[in-house]
Amino acid sequence: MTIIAVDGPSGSGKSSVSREVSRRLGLAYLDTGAMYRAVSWICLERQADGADAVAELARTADLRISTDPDHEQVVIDGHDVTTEIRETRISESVTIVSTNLAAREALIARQRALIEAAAETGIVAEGRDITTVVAPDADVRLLLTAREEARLARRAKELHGEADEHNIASTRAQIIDRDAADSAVTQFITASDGVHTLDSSALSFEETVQAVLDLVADAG
Ligand SMILES: Nc1ncnc2c1ncn2[C@@H]1O[C@H](COP(=O)(O)OP(=O)(O)OP(=O)(O)O)[C@@H](O)[C@H]1O
Ligand SMILES: Nc1ccn([C@H]2C[C@H](O)[C@@H](COP(=O)(O)O)O2)c(=O)n1
Repeated sequence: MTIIAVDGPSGSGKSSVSREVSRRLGLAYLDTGAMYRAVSWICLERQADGADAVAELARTADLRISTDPDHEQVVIDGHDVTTEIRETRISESVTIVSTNLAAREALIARQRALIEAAAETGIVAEGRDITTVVAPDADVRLLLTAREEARLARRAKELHGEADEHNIASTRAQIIDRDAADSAVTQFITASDGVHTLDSSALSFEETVQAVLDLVADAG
């Protein structure tokens, strides 16, 4: 089976590039960040109080995520949260899950099971710890990076339509502060041994997708 593991900081292009690569190669696609976001959603919904309550929900919630790159869907305990998990309130609260080690353990086990379930088609899985913890034996392991100003400008443009000074400033918490919190529990700023680094700062989206496809072809 083909497993392509992609990590990187927020706004580096992991999700959009990985989704497109999986489409072009006919592979499944797993957005592990969406799983952290869904658990964050249910924690807010249930007003989970404290680290144990958060970990318990990560272990027990009925979490379903589509691995079809053309059908984005995340359902938790019967609620379709596909759109809601992208809201700012979730981006700003998701570190209650991502920095909780017991919650991480539960989600990592679920992610490994999803990757295993896609054995026949192969899969592109992306997040913060896929190359190092979730699938360290993946066929291709990639750290997708981009300079801070490029990542801020991309996310500001995506959220507000324009990357002016004001929009970039209001996006900062979602990108820089969240990465700082997540860096305490996962290593996604520098590549581990055997992991390729691709800096997309000066590349267009299409050029980045092509660079990943070239890397996969070289590995095959
Ligand atoms: N090489 C690129 N050049 C320009 N824009 C890009 C490039 N790669 C991705 N983008 C755009 O940047 C934005 C952020 O990309 P994406 O959501 O894929 O990042 P991410 O790393 O998954 O972020 P997060 O971890 O916060 O979810 C999107 O609007 C995407 O279309
Ligand atoms: N494998 C992963 C995936 C995601 N996270 C964290 C990082 C973010 O704070 C949050 C949401 O991720 P995003 O949708 O922005 O990629 O989940 C992680 O710790 N490990």
